[in-house]
Amino acid sequence: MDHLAHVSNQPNTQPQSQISHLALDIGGSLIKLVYFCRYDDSCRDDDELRSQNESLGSKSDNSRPVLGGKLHFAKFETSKINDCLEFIHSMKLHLGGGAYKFADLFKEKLSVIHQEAFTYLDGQKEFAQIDPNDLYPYLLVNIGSGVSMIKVDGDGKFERVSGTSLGGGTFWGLGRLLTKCKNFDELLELSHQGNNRVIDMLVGDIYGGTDYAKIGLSATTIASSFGKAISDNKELVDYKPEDISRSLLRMISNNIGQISYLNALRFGLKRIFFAGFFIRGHAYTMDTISVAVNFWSKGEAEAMFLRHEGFLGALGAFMSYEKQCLDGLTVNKIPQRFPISVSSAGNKIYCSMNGKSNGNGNESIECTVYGT
Ligand SMILES: Nc1ncnc2c1ncn2[C@@H]1O[C@H](COP(=O)(O)OP(=O)(O)OP(=O)(O)O)[C@@H](O)[C@H]1O
Ligand SMILES: CC(C)(CO)[C@@H](O)C(=O)NCCC(=O)O
Repeated sequence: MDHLAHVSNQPNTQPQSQISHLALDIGGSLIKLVYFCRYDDSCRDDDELRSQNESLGSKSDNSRPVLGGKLHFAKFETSKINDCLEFIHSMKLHLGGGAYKFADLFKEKLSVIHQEAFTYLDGQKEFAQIDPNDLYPYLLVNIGSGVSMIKVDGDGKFERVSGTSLGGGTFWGLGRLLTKCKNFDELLELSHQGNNRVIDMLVGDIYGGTDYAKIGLSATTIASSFGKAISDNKELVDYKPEDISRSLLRMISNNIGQISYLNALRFGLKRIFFAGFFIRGHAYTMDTISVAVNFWSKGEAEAMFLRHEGFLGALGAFMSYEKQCLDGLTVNKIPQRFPISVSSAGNKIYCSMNGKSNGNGNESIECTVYGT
């Protein structure tokens, strides 16, 4: 998460696109893009939307304008920044209008996204219903190329308290060199089939296959990541790429889980949110981090993951547009013809889990906004 930028769409004389809001987060590995794309016919009164709102208990009013559209999430490798610029150009994201009109809405109303945070234990994803009054303080661990740990005490009240250079870039960089994988997802996929015990030195390897009960370590605990590679008379080619990938993923995830826990302990924080594109919703990564946090904290602290893990920086930039007009906008639910739903309760946006994703980390969320 490095360079955050808002691209505010100025009114212009060229043909207007329906893209009204765009934010970029240019990181060490990836560029993340969040943009809101209005439907062509979005500025209208829509009976279908209204009746659905009524069925949800929202007030309807025939005079209110409707802004319907999609919130899109896209990413590009930072080394391919030209592809990103080409995309922005081809989609006419740099044109368009309406940014000011709805700026406030995005800033104020997108602050709570329903079904965003979840725990992951024993292969089970469980969405958390977090009471906004009981959200702070927490530790946010952003696992990008490197790792930043941020203590968040309130809305806009935060401090970077720690970090480590052993992050997603380390996993991808070392993995690329050691396995010859050509892309990150391939490396992650490989780890599924791997066995880290081939390369990692376990407590049992040191203590004749038994637990080291005296100091509370089981035989299967990793004593030394990659430790077996020193004692074997083996070369790199003698190891399977999948085992290397598995050990590497375990090493990085464990280390981050442990440092995160130590920082949570340092400030008495019970909740740790993990974000950043390293996670990629990957079961083994989340499991390793959760187990590490649970193990070190003896069950006291909880690891939580975020559905839009890699887009936090871009979303933050998206929501920090300058305060403009239209203070009284409220957000309403989306028609059922759309695959994803966003509904209102109070004045926050709530999104369901059924995001339209291309499996590539890119996704879109449909939403509809009523002016008041
Ligand atoms: N398609 C991909 N290409 C490259 N890396 C990927 C990909 N998907 C996931 N990753 C992982 O995500 C990491 C980058 O995550 P993210 O985009 O959150 O951080 P960043 O903003 O680039 O980094 P930083 O904040 O440290 O500058 C990579 O180092 C890699 O581990
Ligand atoms: C340098 C940043 C903040 C860039 O987002 C990130 O990659 C990071 O937190 N790296 C770890 C630096 C450290 O604390 O050792």
